[in-house]
Amino acid sequence: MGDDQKHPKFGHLPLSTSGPLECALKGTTLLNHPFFNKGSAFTKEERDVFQLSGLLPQAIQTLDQQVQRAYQQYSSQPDDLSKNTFMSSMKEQNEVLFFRLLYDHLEEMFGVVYTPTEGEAIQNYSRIFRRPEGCFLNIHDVNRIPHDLSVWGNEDDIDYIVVTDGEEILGIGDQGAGGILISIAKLVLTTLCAGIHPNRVLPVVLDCGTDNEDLLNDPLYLGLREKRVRGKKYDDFVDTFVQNARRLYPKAPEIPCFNDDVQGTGCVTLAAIMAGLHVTQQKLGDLKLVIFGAGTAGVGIADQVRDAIVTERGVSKEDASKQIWLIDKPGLLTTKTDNLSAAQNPYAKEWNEDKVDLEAVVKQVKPNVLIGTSTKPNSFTENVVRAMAEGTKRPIILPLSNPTRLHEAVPEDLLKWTDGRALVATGSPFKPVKGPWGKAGKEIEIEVAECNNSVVFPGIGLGAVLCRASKVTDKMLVAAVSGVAELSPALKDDTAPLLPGVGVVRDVSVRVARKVVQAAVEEGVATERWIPEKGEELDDWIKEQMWLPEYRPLKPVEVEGASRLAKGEMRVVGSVAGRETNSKL
Ligand SMILES: NC(=O)C1=CN([C@@H]2O[C@H](COP(=O)(O)OP(=O)(O)OC[C@H]3O[C@@H](n4cnc5c(N)ncnc54)[C@H](O)[C@@H]3O)[C@@H](O)[C@H]2O)C=CC1
Ligand SMILES: CC(=O)C(=O)O
Ligand SMILES: [Mg+2]
Repeated sequence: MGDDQKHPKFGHLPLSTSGPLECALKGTTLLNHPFFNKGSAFTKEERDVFQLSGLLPQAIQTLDQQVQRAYQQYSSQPDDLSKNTFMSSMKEQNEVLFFRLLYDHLEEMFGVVYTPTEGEAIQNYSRIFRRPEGCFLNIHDVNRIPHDLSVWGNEDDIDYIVVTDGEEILGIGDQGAGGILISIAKLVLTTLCAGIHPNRVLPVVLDCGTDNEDLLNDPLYLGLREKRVRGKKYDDFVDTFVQNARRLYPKAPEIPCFNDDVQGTGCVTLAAIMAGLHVTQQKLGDLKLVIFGAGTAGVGIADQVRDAIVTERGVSKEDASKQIWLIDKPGLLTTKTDNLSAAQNPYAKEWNEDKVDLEAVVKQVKPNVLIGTSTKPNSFTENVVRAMAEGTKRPIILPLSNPTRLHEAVPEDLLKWTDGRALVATGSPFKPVKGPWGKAGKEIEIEVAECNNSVVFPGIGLGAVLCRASKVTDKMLVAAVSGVAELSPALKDDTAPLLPGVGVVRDVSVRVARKVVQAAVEEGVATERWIPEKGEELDDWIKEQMWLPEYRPLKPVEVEGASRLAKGEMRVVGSVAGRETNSKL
């Protein structure tokens, strides 16, 4: 591990993911370190050298055998939250086993370690808490930020940070310090889907208090027990965090970051829309898009789609905005709506009536795409959906609000109300839906794509990290969209999902990363000098640097002179590249 390692094919590889790991730990300390621990898989030699005899049962097992046992234990948990807790403690014990278990049962476990179950874990954070994980920063202790960040590594040590202030988590609102779990979950997916090294990432929560009364009144609540601090003190806190993150990584001239709820969601949703329009044989010029819930995600999607229309049609942003209608609590956003935000303003329509609701908008506009980012469950009613299906042959309907219980509609209803004509993708995972929607009423199973920023953010992160991007540009994000869209199963089969599924997440991440790296090179923001030019070679270069959950041989080193990683003092090693900052996750 480390800089400038020689590689037989590429000569230079900034990140190495194989070969022996130096380790200065021994005995119980080693068994208790999740990064080095192999449990029953320590070899005979390692047991001798690292003073493990007497601390382990005699059998020496393979990672596969360990996965088998761990899966049995996982399966015996009574419910999803217990499974989620089981996985968290597995991660604290043995990281390789945790990721390998997850990797081998990806489809089954995705919803347990991410939305919807992670939402439940976040809401119960202070009750299910066992051990702290991640970096907790205190708004009243700004002067300590340099210290509190530096315990995670020196310059060159961190590739990727996910940070939240805990105020807007999924659709469950203010979760205070419990927000750390969404930073952790997004990083788990980044490692799982894109192979970013689990010891080169840093989950952070900026604790600014909470306005969640349930938490304030909970005697077990673990965060700052006070109302959220806002205004200048908040801005200074965020600023100090960013400045110190930057100071820790002096190689990065600017902070390469993206907002996952705005840009990540915009990218994946645009990719789903492009795939849907391919099925309906339409172009972006034909798009009439209604977005229900004009907050962070809704406007993020609108902007991404508008920019794509501008590029495809060669029209102005103003003209492109005419194809997008935003609805929020006051109804359709019009030029008469009070208190429009600067982000909503470009989409406000001239409209005669006041308070136009979703159904009325659908009837008048006849959209071909309807998106839900409202957190209002069941708001895509039978009337709304039937009205939409009257105006278009294959309505593209994306209820994206998470977790599952907040979805604007469920796939089964959407298919039922449209006689199987709807093209559906959802924010959280759903089981396939069976019905008489094949040719001549034949019963078929429709698989529903998960339209979640998790499809795209791992690959964006990987691309930005590997090419050492100095920033994440709009063109890099557009490139990421095309990377996802070209892998859509719906391009080949109009009954297949709009987006690639979790079974192929690593392929998707490689494709997205390739596109992101190429765009970064074109834009002159890639600072890594050793990037192969050709697509295939570039893919190999990317894959070679993706971490896989496999045990590496341990090489003993003396404590004296050992690196901090070898001494088990930190969880992060390597060299700097991309970082994600995000206040809403
Ligand atoms: N699938 C995905 O990848 C993503 C899904 N989301 C989901 O989208 C939802 C919204 O997230 P954010 O945009 O971050 O939250 P937000 O709070 O910024 O936006 C929600 C918007 O919906 C509006 N709204 C609430 N009730 C409404 C109603 N009855 N009628 C019309 N509008 C209403 C709110 O006024 C607000 O503007 C969440 O459930 C979140 O989980 C967010 C990001 C990514
Ligand atoms: C997926 C995500 O970021 C959200 O639901 O907020
Ligand atoms: Mg989010």
